[in-house]
Formats: sequence, structure tokens, C-alpha cells
Amino acid sequence: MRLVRTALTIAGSDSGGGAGIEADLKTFTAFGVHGLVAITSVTAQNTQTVTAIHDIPPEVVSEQIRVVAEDIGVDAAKTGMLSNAEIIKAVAKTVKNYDFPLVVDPVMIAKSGAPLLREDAVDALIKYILPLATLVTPNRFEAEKLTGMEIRNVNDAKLAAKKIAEETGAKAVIVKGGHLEGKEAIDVLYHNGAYKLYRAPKVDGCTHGTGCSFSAAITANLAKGLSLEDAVSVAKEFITLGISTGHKIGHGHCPVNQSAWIEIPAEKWRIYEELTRAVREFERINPIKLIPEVGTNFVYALPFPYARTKEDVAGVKGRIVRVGNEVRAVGSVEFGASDHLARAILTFMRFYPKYRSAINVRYSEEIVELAKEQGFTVSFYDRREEPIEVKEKEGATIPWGIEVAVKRINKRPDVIYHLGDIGKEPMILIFGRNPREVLDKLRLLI
Ligand SMILES: Cc1ncc(COP(=O)(O)OP(=O)(O)O)c(N)n1
Ligand SMILES: Cc1nc(C(=O)O)sc1CCOP(=O)(O)O
Repeated sequence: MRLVRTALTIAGSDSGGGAGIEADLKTFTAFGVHGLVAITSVTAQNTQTVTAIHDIPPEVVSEQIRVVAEDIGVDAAKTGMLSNAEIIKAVAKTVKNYDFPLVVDPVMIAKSGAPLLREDAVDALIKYILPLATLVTPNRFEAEKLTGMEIRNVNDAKLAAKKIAEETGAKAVIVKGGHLEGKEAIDVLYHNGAYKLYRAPKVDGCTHGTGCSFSAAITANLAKGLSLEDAVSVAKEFITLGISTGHKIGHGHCPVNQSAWIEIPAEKWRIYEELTRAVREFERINPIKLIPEVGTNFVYALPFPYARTKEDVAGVKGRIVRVGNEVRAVGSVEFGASDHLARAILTFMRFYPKYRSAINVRYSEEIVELAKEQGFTVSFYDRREEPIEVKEKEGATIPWGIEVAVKRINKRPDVIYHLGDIGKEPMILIFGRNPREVLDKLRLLI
């Protein structure tokens, strides 16, 4: 019995790795599904343009589907760029031999504006492929092309989804909302005579390959046995994260980040383990004289580009405090457990992205002098210089202070201190690439 689930993509190759087969395979991997491919066309493409298209002979496309279906088995499949009518007919004829669910992304035009489906092939797509679809996933423009309607809002999208399903025989249709009016991206699913809406904020980010990755995520989750409604729900979450964390590469439309889905949880686990070990070591060192009145926190942030809010920074719940003659962590390591230090490290990372860990210790002139003697780069900020508009804005002091301290010197600081204010204890912050490096620096100050 085969334990791993398999998903097949029948699509074109994007040499820029952002869309097409490449996006589909990365998405399948993100969901732990073994990816199979039937390449329809090879494109010379980057984030700005498509400069060449070389279609694969239709019989070779069919043969790629046949060999993997018969040897390995396909749990779900999707189509992307089909390019011409002959490939469309060959794909339709071949997939009819199998009973896997088929997700059809009716790819027509690349983000860069280049046509990926010949004009004369749209009718073939409607006639041969859509009737076989478990789900069709058009965006606004593709749905307009398939229906001849103008689609501007959710109501138009509902009418279009129903029309495509009823006129082609597709079992379900989801009209994606990324290009519809409004602040939210609302996708409209029409399935079994009913509508379901999927909402997410329209996020700023990288959109090359969104359609491919979204349909691939649905396919992967169908392959894993999820219902259509649940597969779409997971795919919506996946694509929203992928857009907002896309790497800004190339000079045009940057690609969706499919790895964020697995990289963030994996990094969180690594951070949790490393920081927990470091906190235990800190307790063992027992630097009782370094614990300030308000307590110490010890933080470690997700790497760039995932560190955005305090929820992306791990810290000690309840801080680390003095209990008699001992230093003790009040709670365990959790993401979102720090406020002050989280804001400090997120600001520091804007200048030095690799420096993701920090600790706060009690201020004394003696410790600052010792840090300088040990060869540390030391900087500071003075709350008396804080502009009134910063003072009045909740949570703005620390980001302002860290930025001032970083810009004060033309070297990366190891240590930043401030002398406090009315009702605000002075503090020393030590920065490092990871908690181990922070502890190594701290040891030199004891
Ligand atoms: C080979 C290939 N297939 C599909 C596309 C479409 O991707 P993109 O331009 O990013 O548009 P959506 O994925 O958002 O529909 C492509 N460019 N190349
Ligand atoms: C209360 C406080 N102020 C600091 C400063 O740098 O001014 S560090 C600090 C303690 C840590 O706080 P948290 O648990 O919110 O990260």
C-alpha cells in the first residue's frame, strides 16, 4: 500500500521558478504530498516578461500523464498552462481514463501580461477540460473571459461561478477575489448549488504564481482526503501567508513564498528549543546582580522576512526574576510573551537582520564600563531627547530609542543602554545572532 499521497500537475514550466510547474511542486512539497509532473510547455520567463514559449508535443504530454498514473498512481491532479487546443484535447482524452479529482486553473495570461493560452484555444478549454473539472479556479479576468460578463464585486462573482458550473458541467467553481472591488480578497465558491465565501485581507506582497500555488494547494489537500470546502480553506490561508512573505527578487512581480508554510513552524520549534536551553543556562549561571527591578526577558525572533510583530518573537512568559538568592524563569518560552524586548529586537533587525536575540539586564555604570573594556560596541539613547509625538504614541519609545542608538554610531552595537525616565527603570540590552551568542557576551559582564 502507498502511504504517501500523490498530486499531479499538468502545466507549463516557468524558468523564473515563480509560477507554473515550479510553483506547483513547491506547494505539493509544503503539504507533504509527492509531486508528479506532465509538462505542457517550456517558457523562458522571469518576474518581468515571457520571452519564449516552446510547446511540448501533445502525445508527449499524454504519455507523461499515463506513465505516472499507471505506475505510481495519482490521488488528485491540476491543470495550469495548457497553451494550445491540441494539448487541451490530448489532456482531456487522457485524464478521462482515470478517476482522480481534477482542479482546473484556467491560466490565460501571465502577471507580466504575456498570453499563455492561444486565443483560439479558449473554446477548447471550455468544451473539453471544464466538463471534467472537480473545481475550476478562475480569477476575475479569466471568469470574465469564460462567461462574457463584467465582474466587479462579490455578487457578480456569484453569478459568474454559477454560470460557469451550469454551462460547462464543472462540479464546482471558485471565482477568486484578489482583483474584485474592496479591501478584502473574497473568493466565491459555488458547489452543489450553494455558495461559500472565503475571506482574507488583501495583503501587500508578492503575487507572481498566486493562481498556480492556490490551485496546487487545493489539489494537494484533495489528494490528502480533505473535502473540497476544507481544501479551499487551507489553500486560502496558505496563499495569504505566501503573498505576504514573498521574497522581493527580480525587477517585476516577485513570487509567492510557498516555503513559509513549513519554514515558520519549523523555525518556531528550533527557536523554542534553543531559547529554552539558554534560559535554563541563564538560571544556572544565576546572575542575581544583573536582574533589574522589573525583571529580565530573553527573546529570540523568527528570521527575516517572518519577524513582523511581537507574535513572531519568543520570550519568557512572566519574565525571569529574583526568587531569594536564585534567578528563576516565571513561565515557559512562548511566542508573543515579550513586549518591550520584542519591540527592541524587531527594530534592531531592521538594521541587522541576522541579529535576532536579546536580553535586558540591570543598568549600572560599572557594567557599561566593563562592556567597553571587554571590547563591546556600546551605544545608548536618552529619553529626554524623545520627540513629543513619539512619547504620546503607545509603544513607540523603544523602537525610536533603538533606532537612535543604532544610528548614533557607524558600527553594529553589542550593547544599548538608556538611563530611564520618571517611573521608568534604566536598562542595558545585549544583542546577538542567537541566545548562545547573547549568553557568551553576558558571561563577560559578570
Ligand atoms: C508557466 C506558467 N504558468 C502559469 C503562469 C501564471 O502565473 P502568474 O503570471 O503569476 O499568474 P497567476 O499564477 O497569479 O494566475 C505563468 N506565468 N507561467
Ligand atoms: C520593562 C522593560 N523595559 C525595558 C527597556 O528596555 O526599557 S526591558 C523590560 C523588561 C522586558 O520586558 P518584556 O517582558 O515586555 O520584554
